[in-house]
Amino acid sequence: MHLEAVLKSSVRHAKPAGLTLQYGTAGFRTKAEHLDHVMYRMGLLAVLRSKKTKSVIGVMVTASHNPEEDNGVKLVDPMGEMLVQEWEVYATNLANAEEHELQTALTNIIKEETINMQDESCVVIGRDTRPSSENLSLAVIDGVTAFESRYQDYGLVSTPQLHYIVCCRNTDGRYGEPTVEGYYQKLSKAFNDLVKQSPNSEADKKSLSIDGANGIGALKIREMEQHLQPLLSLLLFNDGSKGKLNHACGADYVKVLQKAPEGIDMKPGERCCSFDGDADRIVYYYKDNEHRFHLLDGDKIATLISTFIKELLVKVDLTLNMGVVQTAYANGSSTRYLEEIMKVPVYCAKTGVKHLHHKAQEFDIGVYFEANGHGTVLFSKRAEEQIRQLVDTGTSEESRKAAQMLKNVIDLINQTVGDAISDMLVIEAILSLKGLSVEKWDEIYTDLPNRQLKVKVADRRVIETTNAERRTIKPPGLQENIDEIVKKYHMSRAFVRPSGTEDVVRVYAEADTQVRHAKFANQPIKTEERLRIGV
Ligand SMILES: CC(=O)N[C@H]1[C@@H](OP(=O)(O)O)O[C@H](CO)[C@@H](O)[C@@H]1O
Ligand SMILES: [Mg+2]
Repeated sequence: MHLEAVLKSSVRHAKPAGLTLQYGTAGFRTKAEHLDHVMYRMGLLAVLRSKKTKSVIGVMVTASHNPEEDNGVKLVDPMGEMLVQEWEVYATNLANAEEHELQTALTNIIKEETINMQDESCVVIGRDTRPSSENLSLAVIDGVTAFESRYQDYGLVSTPQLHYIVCCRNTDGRYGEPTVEGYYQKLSKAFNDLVKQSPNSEADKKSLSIDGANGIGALKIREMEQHLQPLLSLLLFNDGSKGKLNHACGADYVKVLQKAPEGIDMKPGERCCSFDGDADRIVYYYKDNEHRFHLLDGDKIATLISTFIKELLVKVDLTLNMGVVQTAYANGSSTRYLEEIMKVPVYCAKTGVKHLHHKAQEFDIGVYFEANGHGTVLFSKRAEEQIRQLVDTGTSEESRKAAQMLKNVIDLINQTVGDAISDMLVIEAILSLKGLSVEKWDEIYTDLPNRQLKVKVADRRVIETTNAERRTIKPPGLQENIDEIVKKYHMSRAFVRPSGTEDVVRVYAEADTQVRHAKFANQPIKTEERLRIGV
């Protein structure tokens, strides 16, 4: 075992005594200056995970949509999924072990998981554009090399690109070439093949405006742009040349505040979209002729994609089961539309991509999106095989064509994780194939007015939830209060839950009209304030 070397270099990444952090929904996330020791130790953990799974493991340094001063780290499992939940506890223990406890913390994992330290290992590392990310990724590499493991530093990549690379590396290239260039090649080929089948490819020449959140997504769009011409023309704003990462821009800002980001030039009726800071989320929007802002969030995206896939499935005559997975934050109108009009089964999972991903794996075709724009489509092996076969053996020209489109969608979508670039291309292709303007897409259903707020409380852990976080079971009386308020408004819904990534409680409310809703949205907060006084 190489523990002496590990402990020796740990001195260079010493843990501030007493600091505790938790591996949450999106890995570790806090102010960048507190993360050096966490990075080093996640390098160590990634090596152990790699030995255990006999696969390449990914480490991504990013804090996504959070402020530039923050940073974070998450591990990527062999098929490009999030780190398996059982290992999150190891990550937390390892990050919180004081220097003198590090050896025991490591030995415990090695023993518990019966890891053979002689086994090979390999870790791939990526980082976003935050000023702190480069040094923090070097700390990860220090951890990896302390265990004498192989590694490859992919440098500046979007989170989904790193997930893609991990999956490619562990499937002998069957998922694609394990490089950023391979990613561009795979996606642009699928996109171009798909859009070429569009009867409308010449019709809508309007370009798409992208808010790159001054982050990695902007950089990657610049690199990819040439692969997409002439079929898609892009106008990039907030490209990082002057603005600050995620400041008054990006998908989270647009979704939460329901307004356009700063720094983008919007013309009435033109499609615009925003990425988040690590390019794994996307939301669309436009302004109408009266200059009113309209948001098309993850729910509208899930509806567009699942409707498109369902129509193709009818044409190929395949009986594959399809389900849509949402969270409690999904707008009630989207759920109703999918269930009642589209007749697609809808499931509600707990907040956090891993929960949605997991549920979506139960279907032949599982579409999952968080309302904030993180999502993708998963195709089971069976579904993929049947679709690929029908490209040649379909009984009619129409069914072969539909199978070809489905096959292109499979190649275009990043099945490992939500991906702003890949989702954007899927959406652009569907709009083009259907000859749908952004206004027409928006008209599919009308969102119930809604509001999301966060409240700081002394200890958010006093709130416990059930039923995919839609109801609280603790503290006593809270749910009854919420029910009492909700009952007074038509088509209303509200819930509170402790955030998994920030030290706040989130409050969500929706109701049928803006007026009623405005009155209504503040009431759960009052309830929450009472709770704060009580704790
Ligand atoms: C309401 C909301 O948008 N919550 C976000 C946020 O989780 P919280 O547990 O709500 O803090 O960050 C997660 C990680 O990025 C993301 O998956 C999730 O959707
Ligand atoms: Mg993100």
